[in-house]
Amino acid sequence: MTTSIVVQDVSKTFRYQAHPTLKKVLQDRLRGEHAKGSFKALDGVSFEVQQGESIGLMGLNGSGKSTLLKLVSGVMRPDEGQVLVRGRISGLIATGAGFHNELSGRDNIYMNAAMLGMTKEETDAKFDDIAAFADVGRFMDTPVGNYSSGMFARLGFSVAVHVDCDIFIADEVLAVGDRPFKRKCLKRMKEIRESGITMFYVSHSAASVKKMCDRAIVLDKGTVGFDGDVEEAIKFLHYDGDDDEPDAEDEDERDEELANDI
Ligand SMILES: Nc1ncnc2c1ncn2[C@@H]1O[C@H](COP(=O)(O)OP(=O)(O)OP(=O)(O)O)[C@@H](O)[C@H]1O
Repeated sequence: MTTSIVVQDVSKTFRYQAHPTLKKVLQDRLRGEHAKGSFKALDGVSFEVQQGESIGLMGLNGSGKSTLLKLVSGVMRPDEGQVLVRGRISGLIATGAGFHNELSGRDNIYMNAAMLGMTKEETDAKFDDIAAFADVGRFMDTPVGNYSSGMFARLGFSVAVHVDCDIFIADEVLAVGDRPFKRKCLKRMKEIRESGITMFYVSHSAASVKKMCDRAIVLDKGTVGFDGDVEEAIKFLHYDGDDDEPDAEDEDERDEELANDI
């Protein structure tokens, strides 16, 4: 079996400036002080992924999932440790990342595709499929600055799923987009998974991770809290009392319905 991703003792620290109240800001300014601190978003994270595995990346808000995906995709570098990746990466890290508001949907497709390593000829050949999947209709030649957040997501996801890649990363796919689009995304991701591409799927939805993934990594305050069987990972997460949230349960039921549709 070929190893696809190696994450070795990786840590990432961010600096932040904390000014809790306007009064405190003014006091600090008068004293010539700036409240600065640092925050370890990832702390000694290690795991390996084999080619073709489909990993659900789970964890509470702020546990470090997006940061980890940024390191894996090369958008960011770790402060400590190393990330080794084999092959071409595609995916959607953040909705609308790398989009230029003043350019049309069409121009952004070409630019986004180029950023993901596609040549102009490849994009020409796939343009109609990309446009059909995004389904933004007559807005294709409108500047994307005038798009709704859902339309933004459709365009970005559509380019990402049409890139020939070895690793596919999907963050927040189900967070935006209407129900038919979510269904289409899940269906396409299932095809990607079945074609032997390594997949990293970030989701708060237990149902869709169960459907999509054969292994789950749960991040817990920047460390690997659990790595293994999806059902066990979901149980691990419920220790934190997620199932007390009626809204989360409703959402999970809706996602379960969606996941069962595909
Ligand atoms: N560029 C940055 N500068 C400062 N802090 C950051 C930066 N990026 C992330 N963080 C902090 O790192 C922590 C982890 O953030 P991250 O976005 O990785 O979490 P997450 O698990 O993806 O959360 P969510 O489920 O809410 O999307 C958070 O506390 C966040 O505020």
